[in-house]
Amino acid sequence: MSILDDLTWRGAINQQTNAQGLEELVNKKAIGLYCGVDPTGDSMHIGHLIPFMILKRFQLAGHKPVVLIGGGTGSIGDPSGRNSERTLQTMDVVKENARKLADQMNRLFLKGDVQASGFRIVNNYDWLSQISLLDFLRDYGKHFNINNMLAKDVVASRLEVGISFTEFSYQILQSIDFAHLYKEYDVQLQIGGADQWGNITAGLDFIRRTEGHETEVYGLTIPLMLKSDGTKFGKTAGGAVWLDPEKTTPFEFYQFWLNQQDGDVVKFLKYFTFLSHEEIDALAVEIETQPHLRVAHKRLAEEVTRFVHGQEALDEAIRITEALFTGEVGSLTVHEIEQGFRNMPQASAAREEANLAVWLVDTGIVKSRREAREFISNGAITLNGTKVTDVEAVITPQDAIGGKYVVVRRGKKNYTLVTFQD
Ligand SMILES: N[C@@H](Cc1ccc(O)cc1)C(=O)O
Repeated sequence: MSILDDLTWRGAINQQTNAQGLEELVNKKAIGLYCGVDPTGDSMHIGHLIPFMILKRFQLAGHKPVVLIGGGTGSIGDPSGRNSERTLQTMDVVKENARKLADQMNRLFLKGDVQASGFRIVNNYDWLSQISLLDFLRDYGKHFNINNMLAKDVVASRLEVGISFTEFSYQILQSIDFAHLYKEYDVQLQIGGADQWGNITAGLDFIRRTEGHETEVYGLTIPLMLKSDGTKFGKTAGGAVWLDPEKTTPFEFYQFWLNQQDGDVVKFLKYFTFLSHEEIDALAVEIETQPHLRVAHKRLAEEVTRFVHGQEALDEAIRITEALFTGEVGSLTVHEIEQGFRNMPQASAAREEANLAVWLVDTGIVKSRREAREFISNGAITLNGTKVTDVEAVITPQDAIGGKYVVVRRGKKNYTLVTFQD
């Protein structure tokens, strides 16, 4: 099956220029293709992952992906998909973000057996910053027709509210990139999210005008990701789901996928995993026949977490998930505790030995000593997974995990993470 048939099966194609031509091209040779991301933030989130997973699929199929970090375009700001003007970021912020995104991209693309397969990472600041104003107007501006530029959905929809010349010019910059990569690295295909159609087709027109009308270049966009319940994909109560483990821990990342609705899981398996059609079809049957086992959800969470964060982080996420389920948190490491409990109620305690009943009051977990003794004698208090029933029990910092953390559970589900202060 060709890579394009695979993408069709995954529901990953929105719009395409000359589908047949591209099909023939990819079957004939290994092509260069690219996708760009602007460093508007200091991390990618899972929405960004969608086009880059597709770039990765091309890489796995033997093609040569170029990842473009938009250090130049990011300093201007793409009006696509936005209904108001952006505030410019300082060049320092753009540069720092670009560095962080490049690190993340390297981790995603330089994996395992595909290391040597021609993956390249470029920053358009390198060439866009070299173009002088006069060159820009003479060598590039001359090829762009204002009527065509105004007709792009993105621009047309902004004319009422207004759009600056800066953002209006964005499509020229992205077109220069495509032409540059075509000439330098033989890049013949650009892919992007659905909102990139206007920028991508602007680039195709520009290349054909400057390199000849027969030039074989293509564009492909990916549908906007929608959830079956109509809510926005990729958002949680806590905000976006980031790829940076400092912003969204691998445990939270794993949980995000694990908690998807049954109706979305197959679609996400198709988009976000490299499992075969047979494996995904088999998982779809699992959802139909024994949904309570959540086999497909677990597999989805495992595959995506391993891809983004690696096997070790995945193992930790699974251990934390199991510990929270069984209540046996005593064997978790400090790092696992920090990930698993960072969004749970927190308390701190002085680094000294104390009577447990008093300590429970001081940490705010119970209201009074009488209540503390009642909970303890009823067996409703566990410390790091171990039930305590002695009302005279004493707690010391040595009881803490890593000398630091005590996970207190009151009743079935009320967790508090108590930290011994240094
Ligand atoms: N405009 C794209 C990013 C991009 C930048 C430069 C390019 O050449 C290609 C893509 C976006 O906002 O998603």
